[in-house]
Amino acid sequence: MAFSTPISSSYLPRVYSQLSAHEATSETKSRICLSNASSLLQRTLTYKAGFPSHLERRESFNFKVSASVTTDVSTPELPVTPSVVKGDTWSIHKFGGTCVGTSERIYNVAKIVTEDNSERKLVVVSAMSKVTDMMYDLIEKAQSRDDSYELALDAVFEKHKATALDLLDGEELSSFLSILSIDISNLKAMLRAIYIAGHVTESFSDFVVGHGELWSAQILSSVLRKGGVDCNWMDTRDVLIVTPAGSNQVDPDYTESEKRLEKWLSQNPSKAVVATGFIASTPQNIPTTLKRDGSDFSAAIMGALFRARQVTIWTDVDGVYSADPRKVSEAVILNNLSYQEAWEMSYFGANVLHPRTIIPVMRYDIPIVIRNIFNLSAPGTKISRSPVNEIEDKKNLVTYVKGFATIDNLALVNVEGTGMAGVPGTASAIFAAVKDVGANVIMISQASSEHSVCFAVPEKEVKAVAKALEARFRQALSAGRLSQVAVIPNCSILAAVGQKMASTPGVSATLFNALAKANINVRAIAQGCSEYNITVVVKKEDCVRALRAVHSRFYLSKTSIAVGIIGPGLIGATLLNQLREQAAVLKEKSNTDLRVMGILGSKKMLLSDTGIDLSTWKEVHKEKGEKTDLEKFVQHVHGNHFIPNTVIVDCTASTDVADHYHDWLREGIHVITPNKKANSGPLDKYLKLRALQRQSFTHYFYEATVGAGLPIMHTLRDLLQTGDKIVRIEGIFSGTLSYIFNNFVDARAFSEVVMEAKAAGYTEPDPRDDLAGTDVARKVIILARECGLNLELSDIPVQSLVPDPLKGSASVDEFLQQLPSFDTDIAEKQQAAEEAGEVLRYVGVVDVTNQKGVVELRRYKKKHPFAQLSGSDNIIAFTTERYNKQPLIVRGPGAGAEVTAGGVFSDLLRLASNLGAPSC
Ligand SMILES: NC(=O)C1=CN([C@@H]2O[C@H](COP(=O)(O)OP(=O)(O)OC[C@H]3O[C@@H](n4cnc5c(N)ncnc54)[C@H](OP(=O)(O)O)[C@@H]3O)[C@@H](O)[C@H]2O)C=CC1
Ligand SMILES: N[C@@H](CC=O)C(=O)O
Ligand code: NA
Repeated sequence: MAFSTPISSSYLPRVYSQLSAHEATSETKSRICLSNASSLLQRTLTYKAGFPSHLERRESFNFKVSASVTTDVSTPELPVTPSVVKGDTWSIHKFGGTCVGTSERIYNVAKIVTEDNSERKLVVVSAMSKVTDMMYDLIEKAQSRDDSYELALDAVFEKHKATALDLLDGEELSSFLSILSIDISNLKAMLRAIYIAGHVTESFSDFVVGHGELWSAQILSSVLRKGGVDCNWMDTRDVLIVTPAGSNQVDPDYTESEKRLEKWLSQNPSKAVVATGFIASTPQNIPTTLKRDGSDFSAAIMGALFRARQVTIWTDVDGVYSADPRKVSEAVILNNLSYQEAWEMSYFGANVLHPRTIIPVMRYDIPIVIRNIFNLSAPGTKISRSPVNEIEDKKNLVTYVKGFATIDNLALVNVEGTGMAGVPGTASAIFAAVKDVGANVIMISQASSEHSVCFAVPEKEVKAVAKALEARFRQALSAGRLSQVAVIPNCSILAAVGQKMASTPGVSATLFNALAKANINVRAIAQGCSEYNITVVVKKEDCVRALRAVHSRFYLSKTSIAVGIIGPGLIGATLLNQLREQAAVLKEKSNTDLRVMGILGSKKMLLSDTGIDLSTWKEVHKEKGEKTDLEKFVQHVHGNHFIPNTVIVDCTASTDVADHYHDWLREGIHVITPNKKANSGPLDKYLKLRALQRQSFTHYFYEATVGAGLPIMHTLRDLLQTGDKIVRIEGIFSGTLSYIFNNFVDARAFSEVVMEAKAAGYTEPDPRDDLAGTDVARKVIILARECGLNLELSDIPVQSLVPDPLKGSASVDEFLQQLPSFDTDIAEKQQAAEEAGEVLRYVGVVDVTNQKGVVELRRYKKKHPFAQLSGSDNIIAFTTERYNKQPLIVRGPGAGAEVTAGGVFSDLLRLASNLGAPSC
């Protein structure tokens, strides 16, 4: 296994120039595609034919020979087992600043160390929290000749004195206080010198800053001794030797460090050692530091030097999460990670370890465990060579992707032109120009057509990069060999990390599928041959949603949908009840999480960041609801939370609300509705809406618009999609009118039966829509358009049952009050039919063959199927090419709260299954 550290941009031109040197001499055309996953831990170049043998090992690169070339940067060899520690079993603990931030916490650390039963223990400590910053501040103040550095130094003294007074007594206390006083007076002298010079050297600064660790190590070791542990403290500057390795990095000199360690241990034998983290010395014995995350690195180096049993990094989180928990609330702690996985995750800002921390322990297969000092019951995350996969036996894709991470504030640069294809040296020239401006290349992608190379750099560096490329390729651009150097700003990277992705077909497909379903556009893709990481570039504003979508798809296998309900009237409220009753079952049985994030009525709305409690929503909406604001509502449901998919369920009968569907679908918001207005409104709007729906991955479902919960749309779509040809659809489409004519018998008053239908919840919010035939006409139009007929509502002749004098009634109440005066008109029609042995039925017809529709009151013989209905039954007969002798008939209750809400609910489940929920 080759050791790798992140490859900085300056390596790229060297890799590419070696390749182009080969290309210039090679007979085979060698460059097809290049790609590096954004972690910079690996770069892969794929060749069409031939392999440049001179690349097998050059300078610091270690190329693997296969169908591809992998470059890793080698680290120095580690020494063989040191004699002094041979046979001893050391365990290493590292405690960061927060772990030793107060007297109480230091005491707690001592307890943890004491309770570790290992034969020998080495404890690496950071400075008490905030002390390192205080020390840097002292230097800053002295350097800028700010006299307050003296007071600031007093504060440092007081902090450590107070801690020692809390924890120590007797000889241990006086000895520490005397050392502390000497250190402080030395520091005073040094800071005075810095003050006078108005300047500080790096070694002076490192010397001053390192005191925080010296004091915390001494205090902890005294506390351990006080508790009966045989313990010494180690100033790691006496042991750990490092050499600068450029760009704020150092390389440990293991051979020299080991020699010094042997000497130190022979002079200071003890069962436990408390060592200072972060600080070290140069080969010339000048104090230095291990730079960023130095204490973790110290612990890892010590782990390697001691061939430790285990290195435990104590921190304030339960372990490594499957994604940033601030962005994905369902992120879970990973019990196990391989070194490579931890490495990749850490690159993407996961709260793991700096990659260089892993290198020393990886060599000797020493596991690192990350644990939470504030939650000892959490087992933490174990990082080792071949982790036992906790979910392996589930045999699903979860096994192969461990976690997800993101990097923001990037820009993509796309260098494009037909003149690039087959021209050796182009990549080398591009990255040489990037290197010249010191920009860091985070990800690279080139399609094998070779017409463009695209790469990501930090946003702040992109201007300089574009300028450098334009200058470098000025001639090619003006000659047209390159068509453009384009910058795509505001991008983010999303990476999926997992060691087993390599050997598993379908991982990328699942990833991209989840992104497509969340309506996320992918701008660029990179995946190295090792496949530890698949990287995609997306727009910054889509990044968190993308992260949630892929996380829930892979890791949780849960389809989470944020639901916004508009119109909590009869149907809306019934749907909310059904959701409440079914939510737990759906979560458990089909891994589907339908979370209602907002409820909006015409006057008030209720919003929640985590999901509305559906057992109390009505009271809370009424009492605590805020003023309705549709835009804010939609933004809230779609934006500010942790669920990747959004659906708006429109349970109003409003045209204004329906007019928003197009915009919502365009924004990636799914729409479900029993409201007929959009599909029966102006034809051009309808066609635009359906065209958008067909083009996008966003869903628009409206089963309950015809026949309420009856599977009418579903049946029709199945017939059409399987290639059947619809000849005619006819039936009783109105639950209200069906109920009325089924019950308008035995000399009952027509108006009385209308009131019953309204009370039963069958009518439209305005029952005149039912009686006037408008509701049926809308259903006829919806079905006709579904069959491909381009009809407007006004194309349908409709026989209204609203008496002419009432057509201008001001309100529903006024209309209902006046209706009884017209009971005799309709009673006469009913009587005439009765006398002929017939019944009245209000029917709708879609005549596909002749491209027209009609809505009217007809008479049917009592034996006719339409005469056999009861309650609010709808009956719809599809005559098709396949069903031409006997029509396909769907019959059942076609109105009412429960069945309609049930139809809407089934659309929600259809959406969930389209978004990846398992079928039941
Ligand atoms: N009843 C049935 O059997 C069937 C009904 N449908 C359809 O279901 C839909 C709902 O019907 P139903 O529940 O009976 O009607 P309701 O009148 O009981 O409920 C309508 C709801 O919509 C709200 N609302 C109206 N306009 C707006 C607006 N502009 N913005 C926000 N909210 C608004 C109302 O709020 P507020 O109360 O504050 O005014 C009310 O909560 C209709 O489209 C109907 O055609 C479909 C099939 C069957
Ligand atoms: N008012 C409608 C309700 C369903 O669309 C009806 O009566 O059918
Ligand atoms: Na239906």
